[in-house]
Amino acid sequence: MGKRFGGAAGPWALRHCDFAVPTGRICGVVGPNGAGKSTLLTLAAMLCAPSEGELRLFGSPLTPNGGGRGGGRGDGSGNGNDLRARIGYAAQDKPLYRSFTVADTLRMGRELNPSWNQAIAERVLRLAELKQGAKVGSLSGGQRSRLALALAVGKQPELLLLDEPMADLDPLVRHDLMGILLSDAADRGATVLISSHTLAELDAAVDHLLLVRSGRVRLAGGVDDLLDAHRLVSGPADLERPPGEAVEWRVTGRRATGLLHRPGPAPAPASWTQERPHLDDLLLAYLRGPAADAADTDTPGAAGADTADRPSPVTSEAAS
Ligand SMILES: Nc1ncnc2c1ncn2[C@@H]1O[C@H](COP(=O)(O)OP(=O)(O)OP(=O)(O)O)[C@@H](O)[C@H]1O
Repeated sequence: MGKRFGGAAGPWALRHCDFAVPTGRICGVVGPNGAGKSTLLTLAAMLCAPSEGELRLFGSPLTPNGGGRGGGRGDGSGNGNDLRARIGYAAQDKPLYRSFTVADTLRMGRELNPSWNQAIAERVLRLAELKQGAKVGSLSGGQRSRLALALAVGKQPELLLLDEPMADLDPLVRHDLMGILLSDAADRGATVLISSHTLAELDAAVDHLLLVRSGRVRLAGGVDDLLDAHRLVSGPADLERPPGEAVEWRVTGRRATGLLHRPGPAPAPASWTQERPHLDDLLLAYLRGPAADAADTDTPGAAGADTADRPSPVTSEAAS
């Protein structure tokens, strides 16, 4: 799948994206500013259509006008509105009606969504101690975020798309809110895609990962599979590098350290150490390592001259 803005001559925001997120996963969407995370979530929310390739939601390919093919539900079918009814989306800029009160906004959620759960929406809001009569335009940024989240979660969607939902919340509220979101998703078997720049926040929450960089999906898969497929390696800089694909390799003085994808058996001599990385080790190495080919090039591998050390995209198939 790919997405370009500005017509056929416009730049690609996302390209050669090939991934699947299994039902019921909590999927972290990570990447630097401008990488394409919001574009990916907007596509999944059916607010725009791919410029090339195909996006499937609940197994249903979306038609160019943004709807699904066929009829029915849960079996690769459904029209666009049926599919939208199953998706909750909290956009990064939290669009809400400024002249509505908090109560008006919740009423809108209730009246537009047959599956509305008032109790969970109020649980999200109670964290903010929001007055029901307060106008949206008078709320702080963090309070608006919680109201937008209450709308998205109150809908009780099968697929919840959250674009940096916690960015302007204080740490205590982030923690409590994440607990509510995750336990609700687990209870209902819902799938969640959540983008964040706060790696520590994701570490405790996600069991699936999409790492986007320069408009390409660089890592996709289950967290455990991805961690199992990598090793943090450290040893004397003058020894030959152990086998494996170097995601990142750094020499500081006499020591070399790095992250290897698909490492060989424990490296000899014993002066090398290797260990399973933590999630933040993995993410930081992919964010710092050699850049992926930019989305705005025609073929994977076409950008830049030095491709020898560039890691290929790592997917769950590659990692398992
Ligand atoms: N509506 C649009 N029109 C033109 N270009 C766009 C549009 N939306 C996004 N882009 C471009 O697509 C690329 C990806 O943007 P996107 O917002 O998806 O990144 P992001 O990873 O969400 O960034 P951030 O972490 O800063 O929110 C950027 O180069 C951006 O300028």
